[in-house]
Amino acid sequence: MIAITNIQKAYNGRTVVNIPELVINQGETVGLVGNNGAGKTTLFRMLLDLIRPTKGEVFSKGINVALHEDWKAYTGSHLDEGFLIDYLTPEEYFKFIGDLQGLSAGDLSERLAPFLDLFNGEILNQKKYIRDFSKGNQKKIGVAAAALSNPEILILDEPFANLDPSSQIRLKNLLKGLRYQKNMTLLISSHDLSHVIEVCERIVILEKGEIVQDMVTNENTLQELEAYFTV
Ligand SMILES: Nc1ncnc2c1ncn2[C@@H]1O[C@H](COP(=O)(O)OP(=O)(O)OP(=O)(O)O)[C@@H](O)[C@H]1O
Repeated sequence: MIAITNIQKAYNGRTVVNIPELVINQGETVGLVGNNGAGKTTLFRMLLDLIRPTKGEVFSKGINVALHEDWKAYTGSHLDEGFLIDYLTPEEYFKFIGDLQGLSAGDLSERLAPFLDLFNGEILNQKKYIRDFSKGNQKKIGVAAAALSNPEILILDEPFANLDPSSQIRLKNLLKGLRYQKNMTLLISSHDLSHVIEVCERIVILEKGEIVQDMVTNENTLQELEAYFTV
């Protein structure tokens, strides 16, 4: 589904991402973990052609993401609040995204229904612009918008950050639903080791821009990760 070959990103001569090869297969759920500055967001930005690699290429279903646009139709993403249109209300924003995808009002309500628990009565009908929502609620709006089109691949940067514990659990269950019911390919970064291993069947550890471990999740993974990150 996604293949990275010899990708490198450098800023001012300092290499911040250096990945010789990474292949993510269709339907796989991959958790990207790593300390602050490890290069997770930079990698996601390159996957989404928001920044260009200094060297190397990213392919989505064999399409070079820097040369074509087709992959955008089946790729959903939310990296940060910059993805939102903050002078719209959430309803206006969801309608805008729905219109782009050719969704009717009925389709839109149906697609939003699984998110209502996560929204916790604080997102819809608030008569408030997105910019006036809390960081956590902005995150919920962004994640829902990214998933609205039922994309084949969903890329989320730290989806659990800024969410209260109940919301984290609801989001975790929602992402598991996308994995099992829709067979969505999921790529999420997280500092929350226990949530990420519950959602993802594969964990990739990034350290100083390099993949240092790529493991299949099992009952020992949390312990292994905790041991890895204990310094
Ligand atoms: N535009 C930029 N100019 C210079 N350096 C940058 C730029 N963007 C990212 N970097 C650097 O690249 C490195 C990787 O940053 P990145 O944001 O990808 O890490 P991360 O793993 O997402 O970190 P975090 O967990 O803190 O969000 C950091 O050292 C960062 O300072």
